[in-house]
Amino acid sequence: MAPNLDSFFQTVDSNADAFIERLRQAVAIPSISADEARRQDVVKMGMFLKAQLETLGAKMEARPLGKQPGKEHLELPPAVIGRYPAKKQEGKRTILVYGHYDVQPAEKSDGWNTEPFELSVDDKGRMYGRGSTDDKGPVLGWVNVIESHQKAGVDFPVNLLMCFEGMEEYGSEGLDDFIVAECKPGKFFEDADAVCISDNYWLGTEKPCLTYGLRGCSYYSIEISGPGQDLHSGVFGGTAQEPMTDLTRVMGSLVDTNGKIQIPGLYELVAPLTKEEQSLYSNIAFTMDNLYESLGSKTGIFDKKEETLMGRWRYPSLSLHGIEGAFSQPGAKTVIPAKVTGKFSIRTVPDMEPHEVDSLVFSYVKDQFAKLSSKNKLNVFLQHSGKWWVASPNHWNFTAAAKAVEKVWKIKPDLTREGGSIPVTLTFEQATGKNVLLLPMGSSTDAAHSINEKLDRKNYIEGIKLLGAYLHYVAEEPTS
Ligand SMILES: C[C@H](N)C(=O)N[C@@H](Cc1c[nH]cn1)C(=O)O
Ligand SMILES: [Zn+2]
Ligand SMILES: [Zn+2]
Repeated sequence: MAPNLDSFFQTVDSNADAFIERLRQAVAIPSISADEARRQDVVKMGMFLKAQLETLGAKMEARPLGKQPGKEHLELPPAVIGRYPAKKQEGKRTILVYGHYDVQPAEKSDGWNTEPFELSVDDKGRMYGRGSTDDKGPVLGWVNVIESHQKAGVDFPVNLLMCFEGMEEYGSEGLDDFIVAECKPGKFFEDADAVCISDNYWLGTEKPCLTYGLRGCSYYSIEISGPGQDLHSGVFGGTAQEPMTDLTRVMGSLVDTNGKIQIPGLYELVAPLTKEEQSLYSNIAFTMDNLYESLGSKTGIFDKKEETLMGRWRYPSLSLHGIEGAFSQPGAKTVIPAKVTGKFSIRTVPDMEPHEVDSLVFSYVKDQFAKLSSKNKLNVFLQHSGKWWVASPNHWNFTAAAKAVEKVWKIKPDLTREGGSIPVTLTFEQATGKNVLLLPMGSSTDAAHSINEKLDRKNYIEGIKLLGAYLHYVAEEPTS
């Protein structure tokens, strides 16, 4: 029998302003995991989340994850874990939900139209702020689901286990071992029947998605150093070999304008495209205009949607992210940087094994540098890596989510893969042995990781209904 969701939905609508206020408070905490100086803010955000859930009666714990690898002076932010209702309801399914309370860096001077850590809502209901869609909106979605059930006087349909981390945007350091340990018999997550993660985006702006795959991410640094300190380019230009010159040449040799990775052997690690898989892409509701809208330009690599989707989901990509130590302020400083660190990452796909990717990357970078016959010094290393994940959507977890999408959005969802990475997804699947579903809240135009990140009010409020409805359908779905 279809669950009666009317009073839950009405309560979500009547509390919408309070839920936006909760998001405003969360966005105001600059919980940037990549920035050591913001570590206290990351912890503050974790404590904010814990307190909100405790107020609603959830049993919460902040579990320490130890020191940050390679930065032993820094404590990792805690895993904020919990259970709702506090006492297990026997005979009901248990769903483990995951999200992250850290965010990407953001500065107004990057080009934001508004202050990144002040939620700013425009007349079209677009709620701008760092973390609004990635991932504070979806994480607070679960909090709002609990509160709406209480206010509506509706029984909570499942046992909810929660795992929220503060290092996802920095490769989920420390979390894998924790998850594995907590999924063992007698531990916190032992009785999970399925897992749900809301931390990705629709492909367009109209049609919701259920997601069954992610690319992995291997993130590298190339450090090139020479002079003992930064130099005057008028005095020393033409007399010293310059690290920046070497670095840009090495970085420029990694990938071409059409995204083709230049590292020999890399594409040989990629699983071949089957006829069956190839036939899936044309049915996905996605147009080149969707891409251009999200890009804010028409500078796509491919002209066809199928190739574009494959380029995002099933082939690897290599992106150059930045150069530490280089002059990047406005103006015209005549400096020769003494040491520069170039950063790039490779999004990996089935069947690429991260350690094989690492060795191809290291030997290619060393070869390219050797070709320069430079007297400067090179160091190339991996910062962090997370593996790709592809699962089966033929499971009651996905069927329940599809029903919830139809109930809330009045349309059947597309089954999609995601170009981004959530490193612990595979860990959850392996450690629980259960099905993992990605249930996105935000849309393709949300600009996660970019300037002017936003979440539409409609996606937030209907997304809260979606997460709640999913739990009700999960409670009723027969085992598949
Ligand atoms: C998809 C998810 N919301 C996300 O943004 N994940 C990050 C995680 C990451 C950071 N470094 C490596 N992985 C991403 O895909 O960049
Ligand atoms: Zn995220
Ligand atoms: Zn992110």
